[in-house]
Amino acid sequence: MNRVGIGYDVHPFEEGRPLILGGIEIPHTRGLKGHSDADVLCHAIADAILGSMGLPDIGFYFPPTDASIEGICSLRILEKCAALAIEKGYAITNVDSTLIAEAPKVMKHAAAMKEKIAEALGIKPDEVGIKATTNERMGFVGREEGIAAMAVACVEK
Ligand SMILES: Nc1ccn([C@@H]2O[C@H](COP(=O)(O)O)[C@@H](O)[C@H]2O)c(=O)n1
Ligand SMILES: C[C@@]1(CO)OP(=O)(O)OP(=O)(O)OC[C@H]1O
Repeated sequence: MNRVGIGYDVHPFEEGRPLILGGIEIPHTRGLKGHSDADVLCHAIADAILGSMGLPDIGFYFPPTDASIEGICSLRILEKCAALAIEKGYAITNVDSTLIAEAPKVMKHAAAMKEKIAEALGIKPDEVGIKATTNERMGFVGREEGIAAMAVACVEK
């Protein structure tokens, strides 16, 4: 049995923080604001995997009110999703994602992000899709106020 899930996340930029996307630090003038490391890409992928199994979303397992997870590396969140998949008898077949960011350009970092995400999920790098687009200068992404990400995941029992 194959099942699919969808995930979406957005974080605003904040001065003085590193920009973490797909588990790696990407050189930029600002990072993203969040209770965690604000890795918007990992969060979208996590919700897609959780959704594919009919489980509650990321905030159920990692509440923003939990002081003990402040600054958590979002690869740990993906590891939890992979553990839940095993527990429920699913194998993660593949994930695909799109980053929506006016800046910085991220595709030159895609191979490194795929490696990190795949390692955390226990799948192969070519089972992780990462794409990027600008928002053609429209809306909050277009004004460089933040970065959004969307993802889908497929699991198999
Ligand atoms: N943050 C981004 C946005 C885009 N890219 C790459 O540029 C290509 C063109 O983007 P458009 O939004 O102008 O169509 C896109 O296909 C990506 O390869 C990027 O690396 N980082
Ligand atoms: C993982 C969490 C934990 O606070 O990260 P945040 O940085 O708050 O990010 P968000 O995508 O708003 O919600 C997910 C949260 O559960």
